[in-house]
Amino acid sequence: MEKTVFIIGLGLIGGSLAKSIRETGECHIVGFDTNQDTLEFARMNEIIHEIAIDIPQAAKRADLIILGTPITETVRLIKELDQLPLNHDVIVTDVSSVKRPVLEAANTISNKHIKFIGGHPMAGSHKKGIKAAKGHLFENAIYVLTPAEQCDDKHVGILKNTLKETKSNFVLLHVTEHDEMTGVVSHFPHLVASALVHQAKKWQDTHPYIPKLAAGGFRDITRIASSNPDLWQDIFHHNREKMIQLIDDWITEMSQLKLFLRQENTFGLTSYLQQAKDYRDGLGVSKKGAIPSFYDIYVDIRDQPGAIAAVAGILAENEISVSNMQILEIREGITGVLRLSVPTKKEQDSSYQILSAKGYELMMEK
Ligand SMILES: NC(=O)c1ccc[n+]([C@@H]2O[C@H](COP(=O)([O-])OP(=O)(O)OC[C@H]3O[C@@H](n4cnc5c(N)ncnc54)[C@H](O)[C@@H]3O)[C@@H](O)[C@H]2O)c1
Ligand SMILES: O=C(O)C(=O)C[C@]1(C(=O)O)C=C[C@@H](O)C=C1
Repeated sequence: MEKTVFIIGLGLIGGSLAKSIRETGECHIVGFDTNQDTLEFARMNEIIHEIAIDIPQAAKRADLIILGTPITETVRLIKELDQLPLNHDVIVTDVSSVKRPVLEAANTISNKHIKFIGGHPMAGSHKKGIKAAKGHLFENAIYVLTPAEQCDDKHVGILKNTLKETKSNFVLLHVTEHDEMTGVVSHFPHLVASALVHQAKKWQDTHPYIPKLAAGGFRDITRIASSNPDLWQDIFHHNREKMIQLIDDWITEMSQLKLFLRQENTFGLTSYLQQAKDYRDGLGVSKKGAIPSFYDIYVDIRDQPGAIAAVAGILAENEISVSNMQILEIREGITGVLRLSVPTKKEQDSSYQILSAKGYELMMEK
């Protein structure tokens, strides 16, 4: 029987979930967002079947409610849903990047019809809003689930089944464990990226040429500084104790590096860099977790008119859609590297084969 899924907050994540759930063909999707343009876009583009009249009316009909909202709003909405006179069981889940405040609210739910399972798909983008939503965004990504006290395995099974088209790898985690780990590999790196951008901006006062020298490395490490400031302020706020602890750790790390340089300890510094390289190289980049968000392929090209268009043309002829394209360290007359990001492993493999057959020199992380 067709299930009714009610999604509140149809931005990048809520919209992407709506797209992938719709692909199952087993659900009727009702949407609600405080932004009217988002709702119209979702309906016009067949991302949802129906716009909710209001939250209470749609919640009463739903089998599953997904909160795709910022964390502070998610906590407020859990309390609002708790007050509704529901007459059948409904699974409620969220997508928040920090789980403690959400599960604290969920564990106080008194409405016996609500079964809350915290959710966090570990993939995303620096973009926001429904126009950036993609049905395949969570393919092969880790999708963390943190069930509240009122849930059992049966509810978790139903949720996983409804989200099966995401093609994610579901893992159950304890809330504290989740917030500590995402603090380290997701939230803190966003703080560092913003700090690096601030540092460059300050140096630009005395060195106006700085933006022109900001090549592949700086752009790679600071991409996430282009994320939505309101959303990330909310994430940092809800995981602030961990952030403060990680800033202290970072100061210690930087002091160690400063010491290596001051003491001209080349052995110490090389060994530090080697250990970082070994760990980074071993992160299993073919698995889509936080790293990378897409499947990358690096193509050597000459800096000459039409070089990029030629590569893009070959892939387009073979119906391979390129999600992103970036030129790394290209300079006049010198071989440059074009980084192409494709959405799936299959497209990464095909791109590699097709371009090698055309004589391109390529590199791809397996
Ligand atoms: N951006 C990422 O990479 C990422 C990845 C995983 C999880 N998350 C989490 O997903 C959630 C949403 O992030 P996003 O990137 O989709 O943001 P977004 O800005 O793209 O989307 C949020 C949507 O919620 C709507 N909204 C806000 N308050 C609302 C309310 N009270 N009622 C109804 N709609 C409301 C907004 O209008 C917007 O459409 C956050 O909790 C975030 O922590 C983000
Ligand atoms: O790829 C990005 O731009 C992201 O920031 C995605 C990212 C991350 O990897 O840190 C950001 C927040 C999430 O909660 C999950 C994923």
